[in-house]
Amino acid sequence: MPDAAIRLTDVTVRFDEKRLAFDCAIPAGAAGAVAGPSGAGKSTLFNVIAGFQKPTSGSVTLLGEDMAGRDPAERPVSIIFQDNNLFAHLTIADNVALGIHPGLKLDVAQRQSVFAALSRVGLGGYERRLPGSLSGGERQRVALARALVRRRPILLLDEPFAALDPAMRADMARLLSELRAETKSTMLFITHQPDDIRRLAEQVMFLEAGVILLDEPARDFLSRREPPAVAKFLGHTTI
Ligand SMILES: Nc1ncnc2c1ncn2[C@@H]1O[C@H](COP(=O)(O)OP(=O)(O)OP(=O)(O)O)[C@@H](O)[C@H]1O
Repeated sequence: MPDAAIRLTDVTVRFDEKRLAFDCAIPAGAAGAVAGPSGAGKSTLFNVIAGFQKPTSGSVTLLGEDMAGRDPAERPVSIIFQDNNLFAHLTIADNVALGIHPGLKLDVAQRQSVFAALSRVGLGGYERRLPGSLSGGERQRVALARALVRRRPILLLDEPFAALDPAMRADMARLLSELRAETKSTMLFITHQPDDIRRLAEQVMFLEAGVILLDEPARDFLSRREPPAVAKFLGHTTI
């Protein structure tokens, strides 16, 4: 059996009195949703995978390699944060180029890949604009273009749909689904909306109080009536 793209084994993270514990295996090429109430540990899970949060114990294996001691830049991961981390004073093209070189020293082929990535996310012609002149959905797509030029096999998206209206959410889900098929990447995204899971996820990890309560196929998850936190998430109860 091929190894999982993402494997967390006996991972714990301790914050003062709080203890989070993660065990999971995400198959290569999968699209997984990460859901759960506020404070459940979703962002911490991403930070552990990406290398921004060092586990207190346990191991993180990505594409079969142990990530102990590896900085975020050395991991096969791109992460798109909720606020998309664009630099207001840099053009859209330069914001994307940062994904290739932090000093913006790009050769011709790399410049072309920036233009191609912007075109792929529907932002051809936006290269010289500044982030402040774009809508929330457009800024998200710039962040996606920056992830594309990095060509990392694992893509983590922290609430990629949060700032989008319903039509834009559907468009973004379609784009992510196409990009996953094209790049064969493994994708995890955090969401608070069952509709995003219906559109994009094959697998769902549901977190509660610092642990992965459920890890199962999206179809099984979406038909659940319990436990209560999941029923609430799916809109089956009002508690
Ligand atoms: N650096 C930190 N120091 C102390 N506690 C932290 C730190 N980072 C996270 N926590 C705590 O760990 C728990 C999980 O936080 P996390 O941000 O991972 O949750 P989340 O599920 O992403 O929440 P939300 O949906 O609100 O973004 C929370 O109780 C949070 O207060």
